[in-house]
Amino acid sequence: MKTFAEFGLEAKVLQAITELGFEESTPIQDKSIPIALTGSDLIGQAQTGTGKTAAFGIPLINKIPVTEERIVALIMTPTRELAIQVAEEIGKLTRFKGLRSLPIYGGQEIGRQIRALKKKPQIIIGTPGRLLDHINRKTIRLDDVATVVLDEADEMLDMGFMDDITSILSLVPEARQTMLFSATMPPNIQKLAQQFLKNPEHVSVIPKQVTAPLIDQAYIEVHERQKFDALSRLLDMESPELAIIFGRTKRRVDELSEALQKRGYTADGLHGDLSQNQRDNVMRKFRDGSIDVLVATDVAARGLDVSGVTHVINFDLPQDPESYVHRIGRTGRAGKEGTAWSFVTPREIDHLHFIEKVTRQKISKKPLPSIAEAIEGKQRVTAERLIELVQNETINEYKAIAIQLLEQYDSVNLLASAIKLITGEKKDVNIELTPEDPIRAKKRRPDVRTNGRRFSGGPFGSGNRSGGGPRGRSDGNRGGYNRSGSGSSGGGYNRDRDRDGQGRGRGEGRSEVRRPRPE
Ligand SMILES: Nc1ncnc2c1ncn2[C@@H]1O[C@H](COP(=O)(O)OP(=O)(O)OP(=O)(O)O)[C@@H](O)[C@H]1O
Ligand SMILES: [Mg+2]
Repeated sequence: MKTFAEFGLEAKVLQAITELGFEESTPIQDKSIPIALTGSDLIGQAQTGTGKTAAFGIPLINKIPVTEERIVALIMTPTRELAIQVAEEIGKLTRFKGLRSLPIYGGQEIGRQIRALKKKPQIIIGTPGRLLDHINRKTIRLDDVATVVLDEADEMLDMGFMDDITSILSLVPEARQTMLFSATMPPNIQKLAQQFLKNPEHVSVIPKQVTAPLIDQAYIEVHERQKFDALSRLLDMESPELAIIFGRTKRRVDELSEALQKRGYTADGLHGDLSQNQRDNVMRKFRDGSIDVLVATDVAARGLDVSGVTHVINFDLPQDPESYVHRIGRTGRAGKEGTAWSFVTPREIDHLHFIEKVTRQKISKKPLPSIAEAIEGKQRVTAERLIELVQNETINEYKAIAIQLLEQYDSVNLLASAIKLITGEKKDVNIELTPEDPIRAKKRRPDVRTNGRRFSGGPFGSGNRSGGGPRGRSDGNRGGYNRSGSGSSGGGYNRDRDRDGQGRGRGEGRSEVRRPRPE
């Protein structure tokens, strides 16, 4: 790995990188930054949590003159939370250089954004719908944009943002640098690349598996009706620092977060039907640790970087392998380890195998945690908390009563009772969740691989600079499995993403966006 000083960056950009605590560049940064600095178009693929944001952010910031007063860089993200997060990271990277960057996303009062735009930001980070809204109001002009980044490019395409992106990019001068980034690059990304990029360089640092290497992956076979008890046992047994639990639908997320709260966990839910205020609050609470379980739809699957997330649990399996890769990638980031669990109902086993096949990753089967394991887990946490207190806190004011109690009672009994008290009995509330239909792995067509060899290598096809691994026939097939849901009771499969467009026949996030069928 290189040090950042070797890229020949401006001193103020280097200073910001140092301030962020980055000592060496990650592999994707290593390969992308020099290419991006030349101004060439770029397609960058690297595992989740490996620093793609800085890989495009650093060169983008480096090339903008501080005296610039026009919007010269545009970064698009599929969700609002991601726009906010990327804007924060860009903000940190421009701290010393003093550029102005601004997130533009739906759900936030437009007047406030218009006022912020008057401060002449050079860098806009936005979701497509709200960007178009500003373009139509003429509060954003793209005539001077010289750099465009599509973060989570494949997701933007899958969400049906192609039309929006086409409209937006038609307003950006041709002589621009365009970069696409994602951990997954399904073959259909070519469509996007052909249309919007000029002789792009492909940078891929996906080794054998597309899933991030430090994530321990396991699944538990469980019936739909057992899922909630399995979840509480798992949470007790594992005692995550922070956990994200993915549910299939908005209803599921609502029911699940409420159920967890009733059982005494500090949990809250995130999905596209909440107001942006509510969404911001939930994210803030999760980031500052005032809740330790975030229950979410796929709206939280892409890009979110919250330090301390030790566990991801797929309460419901995701519909497609990409989603699996991104969901579990919310843990095991920036060199840290993480654990991903998936609940699989008996009828979904085939679908799990499909995910394994496409991700080229074996997911090991583990038994349902027993009640004893759950209790043991909770007691372990209590003991750890006690030890921490003994070692680090002032407890003098409790000592008198401790001495008094010890004179009267046996020390082991006394401590055991204290542990029981702190551990707390699980609130035995009866929980009934509305069942979801299983995800069906439909028969796959033999091979629908596109002929774009540059992207071959399966749905996660690497550009193959350093990619590799076996290329099974079915690996090339994204088209044959069920992606538009099985019409389950209550909404079916719900691609919960942000489609913020206004006045274009779209509800503000209410719509149950269904993934277009690839056929
Ligand atoms: N060179 C570096 N050294 C140390 N930490 C880094 C470095 N580059 C990035 N990071 C940190 O790693 C974390 C993950 O980075 P980032 O969110 O950019 O990953 P990503 O590749 O975009 O992941 P995803 O595919 O999930 O979007 C962030 O917290 C970021 O600050
Ligand atoms: Mg990212």
